[in-house]
Amino acid sequence: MFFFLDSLKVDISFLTHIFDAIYDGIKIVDKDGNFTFINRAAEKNMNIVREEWIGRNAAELLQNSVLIKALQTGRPQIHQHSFVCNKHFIVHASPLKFNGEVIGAVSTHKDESEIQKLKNSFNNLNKYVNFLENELHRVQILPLEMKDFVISKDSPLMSELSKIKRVAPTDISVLIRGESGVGKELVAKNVHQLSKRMGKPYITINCAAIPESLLESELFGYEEGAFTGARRNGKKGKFELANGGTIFLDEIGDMSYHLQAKLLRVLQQKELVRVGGSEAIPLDVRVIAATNRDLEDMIKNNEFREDLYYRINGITFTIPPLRERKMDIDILILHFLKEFSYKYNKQIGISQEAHEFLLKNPLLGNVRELRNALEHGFVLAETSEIQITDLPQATIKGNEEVFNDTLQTINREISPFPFTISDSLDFAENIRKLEIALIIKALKRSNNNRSKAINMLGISRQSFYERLKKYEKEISDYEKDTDSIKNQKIYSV
Ligand SMILES: Nc1ncnc2c1ncn2[C@@H]1O[C@H](COP(=O)(O)OP(=O)(O)OP(=O)(O)O)[C@@H](O)[C@H]1O
Repeated sequence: MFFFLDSLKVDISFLTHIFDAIYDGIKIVDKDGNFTFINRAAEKNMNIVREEWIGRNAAELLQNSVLIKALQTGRPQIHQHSFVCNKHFIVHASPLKFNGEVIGAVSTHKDESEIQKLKNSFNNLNKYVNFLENELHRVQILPLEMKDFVISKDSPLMSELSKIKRVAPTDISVLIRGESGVGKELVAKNVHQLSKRMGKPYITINCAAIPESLLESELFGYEEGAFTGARRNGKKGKFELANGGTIFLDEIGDMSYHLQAKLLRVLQQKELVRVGGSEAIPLDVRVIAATNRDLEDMIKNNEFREDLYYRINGITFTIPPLRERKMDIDILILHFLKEFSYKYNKQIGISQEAHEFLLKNPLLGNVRELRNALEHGFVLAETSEIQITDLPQATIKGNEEVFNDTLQTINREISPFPFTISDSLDFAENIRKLEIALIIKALKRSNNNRSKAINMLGISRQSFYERLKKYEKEISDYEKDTDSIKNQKIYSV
């Protein structure tokens, strides 16, 4: 077989044995290009009978044979692509030289799908590394009080949330109820993080975002060939990925009745069978579900299974919408401004107008909308404060009346000393009025912080204090008149 090795007195059957044990395909041709050896892996992955190929010429059997190229050029052929028996391979071939003479060539090849698999797992690993790097960065830069904490000073919500500490360490199922964006997922994450499953997987799936036909395989996984387009070797579902940890089933009220039955079976039996499979996979997963639907009503209308309802509803957390806990808006604004100051590495506050508008706005998207609006404003702000006009159109749209009202009220409040060009063309008098109006406005915007006011005005400390002294009476009259304004909070971090 290894005709050219005979002279080297190598134990050929031993070598054959070794080459057959190698996972990559190996082929050897003699100097004329006739096959002298094909290992078992090559026979298997090319789907040929090797005895039928031995002695035949590679150029006849293979189109653009990489082995022949190595023979003809006398040079190694690396990372070549070849298509044999309907399969793609990556081939490396090298000429075999003895005493300076090419006496044959050897090639190794890999099924390209193997490489694709490696690439996929490498990509997945990379994604995981990126995720860990981001998390690490986040954890390093954020002060302790900002990490996934549910911020609230609303008493009913606080007493609801105080249950988390008691509920988390148990394995009881949790149902979180509330409108979109109120913080249901945040609560779920807190339950997981305070449980003994912390450090184990925490997997989320939004049952409303995935088409019904895909949800089952997303949840429970599938085996190879389960349906057209199924991946080779199948795929793990979210439940398998969550094994040992927690699964968060968001929008569970949107799951079809048919799938609810399957979910119930999995939860009760604590095992699952992948779609298209037969093997039962044992499960140890804590379930946290969330919905903004009226499940009791759905049960009455036969849209939600009562048995599943009781299975997922071990403990319920109900989170009220933001419009019913207005006092949380202030503390959330502070919290998010602080978060963004870390994220964007700048310090920005919020103007009274923008603050008032957010307080009056119904914020139907709840905390998510408030956060998005503030981030939008934070990024766009050109001054040291988010102005009402920096808020996103989506938040203003539908609330134009509140928007205009706020502007008018604030303008009235902010300008009890309005600067209007008087009929008189007295230059000095008009400049005096303008200076007073600007100083008042800066003091107000900076919440009476003089250093900030000086920065806003862009004048020297000395000229600020000179003017403060000069207009002392007008400014103190203004301050007396606007007690209510002085008491209003303007946040900055
Ligand atoms: N009390 C809170 N304190 C701090 N951040 C909060 C609070 N509530 C919500 N958030 C933030 O608001 C955003 C929306 O919250 P979350 O995704 O938890 O809402 P949800 O109720 O699960 O929404 P949906 O039903 O649409 O999935 C997130 O960025 C979250 O961190």
